[in-house]
Amino acid sequence: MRGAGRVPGVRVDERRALRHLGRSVRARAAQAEEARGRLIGPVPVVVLAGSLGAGKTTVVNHVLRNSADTRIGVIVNDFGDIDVDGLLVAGQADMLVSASGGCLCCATDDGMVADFLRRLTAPRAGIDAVLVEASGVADPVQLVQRVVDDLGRNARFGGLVVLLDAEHTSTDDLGDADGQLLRGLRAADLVVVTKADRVDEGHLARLRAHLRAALPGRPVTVARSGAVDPALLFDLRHDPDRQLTLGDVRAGENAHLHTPFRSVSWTSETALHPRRLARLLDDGVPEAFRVKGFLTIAVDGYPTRWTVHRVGRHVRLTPGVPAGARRGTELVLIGPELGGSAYDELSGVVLAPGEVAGPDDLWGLERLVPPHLRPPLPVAVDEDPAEPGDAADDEPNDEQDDEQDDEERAG
Ligand SMILES: Nc1nc2c(ncn2[C@@H]2O[C@H](COP(=O)(O)OP(=O)(O)OP(=O)(O)O)[C@@H](O)[C@H]2O)c(=O)[nH]1
Repeated sequence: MRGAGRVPGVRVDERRALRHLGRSVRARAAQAEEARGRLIGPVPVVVLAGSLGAGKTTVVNHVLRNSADTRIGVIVNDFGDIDVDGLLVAGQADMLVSASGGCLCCATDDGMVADFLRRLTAPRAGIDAVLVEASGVADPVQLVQRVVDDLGRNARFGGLVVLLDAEHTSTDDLGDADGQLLRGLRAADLVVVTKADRVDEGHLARLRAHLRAALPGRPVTVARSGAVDPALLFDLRHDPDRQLTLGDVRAGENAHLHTPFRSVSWTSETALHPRRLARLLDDGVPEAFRVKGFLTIAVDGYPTRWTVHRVGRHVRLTPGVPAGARRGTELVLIGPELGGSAYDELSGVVLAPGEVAGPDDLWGLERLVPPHLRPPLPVAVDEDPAEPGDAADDEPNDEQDDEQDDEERAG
């Protein structure tokens, strides 16, 4: 059946030439792949961990934007049911896989991590490095164990980077030699002290001195607005004395950082009332250390879609949402003692049937937007002029002023 694959109209000598061409293209591709393997070796997989809101997504986005010639694959693990972090890095990564609704470090051996790594590090994907962004409640030691166990033949462990939130970490926190915080930091190949712009030089110097004493010789870098040099992540030096061994990793199997954390995911198709929303973001649900997601408000002449981040007391509201965010509002709240009452608080923010919010209702919300991103307020149509003195209710108190100052400093 020699003639079965004949292409009509193509002469025998031409067919031979085509076959030869096909063989040589395949051979050259195999050679290139082999050379690439020799030159680059297995793809480094860097794990990025840190407490809730420490700035992991901010660092990942910075690295993605500043690694022009490096193709980076990202595994994002968001603890809530809504994949907020995945959306925030989507479009920047060369390849993104995300797992939400649980923590990768406690994933039973269902092959999910192995599958993610296999896809990202397959030679045909052409990925140079993989970043694994842990959820904010992950135990870094356990996550590293999971990654190391599941690397596969195309990948190698590229180091553990642990972020330390300068703003929400005191020297006392670092003083507890047996505490979870130091245990995570001890496992780190690189410690990044984040949010340096939010603390004074004295606090930063004290934190660094404590880190030096607790982790002698450990590389520590300071980042403002997530500005970590990508070369630090992909070219980490591994001192054999400090490299995490499987023994270190297994020592922590029973302790888990995030057991006491809970997350609440909430969605609403109905727009939110801006004044009640501002109150909720300011001090509602105080047990939610971390709040993030995408919001919809409805005031004529004002942007409707917003992205929100709250870490501790700091709220940052920015206009717009990433492509792919669903309509309406989706929020994730994370905190140690979150209970069902959070849903009641959240439901109270939704516009009631027939209720309309106007420009005056934006007052409290506007404060939460960094000044350079504030859209102009729509002009109020004053149908029913208020009595003199009514405006006093809207005056910000001193604490609100302080928070506004903080936001302005954060830029
Ligand atoms: N001022 C300042 N803000 C920062 C810095 N890094 C992060 N942020 C802000 O802190 C908030 C949380 O940052 P993320 O990068 O989402 O933190 P995360 O660690 O990924 O958060 P989780 O995934 O919830 O644990 C956002 O509002 C960031 O803009 C920083 O260096 N300086």
